[in-house]
Amino acid sequence: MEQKLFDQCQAAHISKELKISRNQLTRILNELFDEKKLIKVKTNPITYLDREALERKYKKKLTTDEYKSIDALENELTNQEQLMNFEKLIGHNESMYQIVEKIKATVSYPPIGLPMLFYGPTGTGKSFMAKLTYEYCVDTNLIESDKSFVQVNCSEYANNPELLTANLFGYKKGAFTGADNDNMGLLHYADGGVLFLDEVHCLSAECQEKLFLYMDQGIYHLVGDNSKWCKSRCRIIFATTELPEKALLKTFLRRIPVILTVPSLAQRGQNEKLQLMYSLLKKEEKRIGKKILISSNVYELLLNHTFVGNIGELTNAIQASCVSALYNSNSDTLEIHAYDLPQAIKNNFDLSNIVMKKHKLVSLDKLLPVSEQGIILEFYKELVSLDRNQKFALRAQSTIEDYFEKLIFNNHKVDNLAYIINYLEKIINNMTEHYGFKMSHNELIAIAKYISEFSKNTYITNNWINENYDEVNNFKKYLSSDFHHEFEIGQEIYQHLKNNMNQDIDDFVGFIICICLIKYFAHSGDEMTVAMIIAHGYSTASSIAEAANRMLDTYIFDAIDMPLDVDVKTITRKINDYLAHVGNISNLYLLVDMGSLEEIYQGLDINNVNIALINNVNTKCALEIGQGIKLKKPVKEVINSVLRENLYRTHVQLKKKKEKVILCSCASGLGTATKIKDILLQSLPENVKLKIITYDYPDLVKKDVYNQLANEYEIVCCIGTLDPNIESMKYIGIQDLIINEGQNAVEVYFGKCMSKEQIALFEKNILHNFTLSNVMNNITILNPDKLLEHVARALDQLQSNLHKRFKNRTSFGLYVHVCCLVERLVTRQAITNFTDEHFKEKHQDFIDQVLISMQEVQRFYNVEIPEEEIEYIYNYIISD
Ligand SMILES: Nc1ncnc2c1ncn2[C@@H]1O[C@H](COP(=O)(O)OP(=O)(O)OP(=O)(O)O)[C@@H](O)[C@H]1O
Repeated sequence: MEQKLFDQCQAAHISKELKISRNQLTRILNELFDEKKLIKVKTNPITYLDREALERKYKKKLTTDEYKSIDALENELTNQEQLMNFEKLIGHNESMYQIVEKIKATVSYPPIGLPMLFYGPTGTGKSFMAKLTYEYCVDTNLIESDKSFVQVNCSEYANNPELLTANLFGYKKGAFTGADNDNMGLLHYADGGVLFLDEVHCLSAECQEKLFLYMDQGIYHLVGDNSKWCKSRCRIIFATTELPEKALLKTFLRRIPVILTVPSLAQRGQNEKLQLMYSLLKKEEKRIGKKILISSNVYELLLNHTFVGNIGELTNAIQASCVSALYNSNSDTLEIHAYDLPQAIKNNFDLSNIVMKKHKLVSLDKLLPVSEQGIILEFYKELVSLDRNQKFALRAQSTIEDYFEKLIFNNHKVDNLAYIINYLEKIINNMTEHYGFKMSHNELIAIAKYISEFSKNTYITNNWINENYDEVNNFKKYLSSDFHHEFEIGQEIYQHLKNNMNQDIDDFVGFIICICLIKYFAHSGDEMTVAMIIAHGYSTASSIAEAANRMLDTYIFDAIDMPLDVDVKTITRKINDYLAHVGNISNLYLLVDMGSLEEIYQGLDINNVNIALINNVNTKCALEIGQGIKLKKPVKEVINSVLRENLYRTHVQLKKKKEKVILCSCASGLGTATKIKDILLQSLPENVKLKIITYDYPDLVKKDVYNQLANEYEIVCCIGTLDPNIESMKYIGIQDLIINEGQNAVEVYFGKCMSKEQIALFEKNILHNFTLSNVMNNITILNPDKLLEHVARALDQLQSNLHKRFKNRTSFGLYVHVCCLVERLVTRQAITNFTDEHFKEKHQDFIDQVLISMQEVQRFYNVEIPEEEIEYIYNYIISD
């Protein structure tokens, strides 16, 4: 749609054309609108369009009478999905994901968000993100839709800082030469909305100081009138290309709790660059109104050029190329050739080489990544609609092969392919060992390629999966019942990938791996045998199943691990759930560790199945049964052989190997414990087989819970922010790691499970990773420097109120604890139980002193510290 046409549909133009007054025209337009003959587009001024003409032209019924913008209307007419606020930011679900999450948290901070600063090189999208932040606030009702987004580029005032101050705060008539009228200033206009100060490093020190008061209290004076306070409250966003610590006053920077570093274009990876190229070219196509064809050489040159000016420069390069191509174009299409590119890009390449190279012209739809979406959806549709009969496996495999072939022949560079192959290879090799199958290297590469291509399309495929939920779910049920071993392995690989690869993948990854595996497993028609090991304990059943499967060199046993105190009914229910999910079976072997066999048998929800129940399972017995199943012996024969074998045994004892674990537990909540776990994981040397598990502090202090854990695992030590004081448990406080006092404990506790070299490396990593600022950076979304500063002041005051000096280690522990506490309060996750019910009566004076010391923290972060939390602080201090 052309802008010019729209201008003709606005009141000024129509009244001129029809030669009637504006008032009269407005009345007529409103009447036509009320009669639903016209629709309104809320452009400035408003555009009126003929509903029927539009509906006829686009063969589509309009869903509403008013549209926010021409784009919104056009999106509806052309069936395009309308993107909301941050969805417009390319990379919002990839490289920019964390940033977007932090922005959302920061602007939602009550009552009016926190000031934040975007720091990053030129052209990386800082201004764009500021605008999207405003849109997000409007869309989520954080601000009203009639409030403004006010943008100021401070560099424009670099030579006249006084003028910036005057424009920002407003001025009284006569305040300086040229102030001919009163001016309310931009802070006034931004009231209730968003103020965006770009290139804030150009703000004079004086102006920064003036802003302090406004940021703290929302009040300011107009220039030239110090007698009256003006009020305004807005969300403030700053942006700068300069290192904030160098470019801004320290006192100013301290008032900005959230600083977000925006990555350069080069740091975002090829996928996102492609998405940007595609979206920018699409925009030009729409603007020019001609279909764009792009030479493969241009595509390659753009993809390989390093844009120092980032997305801004890429945008300019694409626009300049389109202008140059338009100059040479005399048809309905616009062909962009290498010679249309800006000189700076051409200079970097040997153009003669490129001109000589064979090139083809491709339409934008052939460009990655969007063009892939169609193929991948077709592929998914084909898979789920295959007939589910005996030929299914063959057909599904050939569908997958076809698709893989397309991918292999597609020569687009994929930057993370090597990484994915490497990773996949590791997982698959591991599985091979466990389940006894070998996957060809080619197939592995194809799966890796599929996963890496896939990451560009998750948005579309996930949507499609949601829309076709029932169909996809039926497909999943079918795979899990008819190919349940392959399905389980596929799920295991999928979960590994999902948890460990920094990219979003969907359920089809698991399904496709399952189908690829079908050929590695024998299928004997309808004669399906299921063998399950069911045992009490966290991993008893799975360890026996794993050992037996490995020794038998194939997948025979499934496992159900049961908590120790579970009753027979629950076991039976679990087995029934599992069987319902597996589907048609002929033989069922249940190997259990204890419990009444009859009771389990009677509770089973199956018909016409040979069932064998074997009590007192152990690895040897599982092996014997597995051997029989592998040789397809009849059920009776298998059982007899076990019984026979067992006559010779007088004592069978299962050796249970406990897994070594580090326990992570924080008084400040499970979330913190998980974050500390992450830092620990980064610190552990590669080959150390130590699991890290997190546990809620209040649970852990319960004796039974600890005993149960100790029964299951060999607990090397517990690392946390508050000692649970369990006699037989070794404990290292995180504060000791930070102040480097825990090293001795590391040597003593970890000596048994690490070599000397590994301990040395672990200690080195700890020294590096457990700095106060790294720990804080990892565990809080708030600006850690600012938070620490507030907390340090509060703790100083607390010490002087209590007439006490905390030891260094207590101070550090408290820093971490109180910072976590503030974050928990901000995110509404405060502790709600006292450990000592009488704490309040006994320690009212302490409670008062803490509240007095924390006054500033409470005010600044707008939180209230509950007394239950004060008890935790008390516990810290008494152990000082
Ligand atoms: N992630 C993105 N997705 C889509 N378009 C983007 C993205 N990031 C930036 N852009 C576009 O790139 C151009 C440059 O972005 P913008 O002006 O916001 O960068 P900037 O960091 O503010 O630059 P400067 O520091 O030079 O002011 C804009 O046209 C913007 O719309």
